[in-house]
Amino acid sequence: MRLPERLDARTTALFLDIDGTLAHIRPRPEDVGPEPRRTDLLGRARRVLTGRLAILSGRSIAEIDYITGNTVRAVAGVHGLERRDAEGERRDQILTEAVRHALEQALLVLGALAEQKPGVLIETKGQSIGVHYRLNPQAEGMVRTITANIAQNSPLVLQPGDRVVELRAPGPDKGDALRAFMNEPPFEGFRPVFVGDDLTDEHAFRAAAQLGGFGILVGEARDSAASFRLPNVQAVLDWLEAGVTHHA
Ligand SMILES: O=P(O)(O)OC[C@H]1O[C@H](O[C@H]2O[C@H](CO)[C@@H](O)[C@H](O)[C@H]2O)[C@H](O)[C@@H](O)[C@@H]1O
Repeated sequence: MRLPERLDARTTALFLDIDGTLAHIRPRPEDVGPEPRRTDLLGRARRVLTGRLAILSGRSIAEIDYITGNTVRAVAGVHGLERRDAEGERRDQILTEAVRHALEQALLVLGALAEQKPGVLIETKGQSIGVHYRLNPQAEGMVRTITANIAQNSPLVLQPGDRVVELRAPGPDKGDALRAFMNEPPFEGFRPVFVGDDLTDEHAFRAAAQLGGFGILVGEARDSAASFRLPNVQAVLDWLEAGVTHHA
């Protein structure tokens, strides 16, 4: 099946991932910032879809707002652990004392690892800690062993990603976040379409399909719950331009 060239804006609720979907992958997380074309496209898509646009990202909501130039009100951050609904109300997962303590302890161990392994970067996101090894691929084995060990001995959950392993609080994933939005105005009753690239995006591909919509995988073909595929970020931006915002 070919990806529809144009989405029917009258029936669609659109959900978008950021890194690897709306933003090119960069060496470090902080290398990604606002870009005029993306900001403009998101603003136009939000208007065409009369507010039925949400971001589902592994980044924190603060980072999402920065990268998207504050164009989207409905956002889920940290893979679903943070959420702001279309009214602007925060609906974050509440951290238990045990999880908070485990995150603090994990940060000590992972900080020491980063000092020992140049190029290993620690990203703290409140409910999750990312251990990035893109700049030091040889450290992957050690990063995986240490994070798996922490997860085995704590309430934290492993979340592997693109050259990163995260230790996150247990709780909602991107699929749960998509379902939560779909139970609220202005998304309720519309057809969810989710565009994403990473392993964590599979939860949302499945949720979109279960709710009568579909997913679009960005990148190389792989075993995925998405029904369609776009090759890269450029193709996503072009598709948004031609297929979503053409009325704006
Ligand atoms: O769900 P997403 O919006 O796709 O976010 C997933 C993770 O993206 C970021 O890390 C990835 O992108 C970085 C910048 O291109 C890259 O340096 C890193 O190697 C990638 O893993 C972000 O830093 C994470 O917090 C997100 O979970």
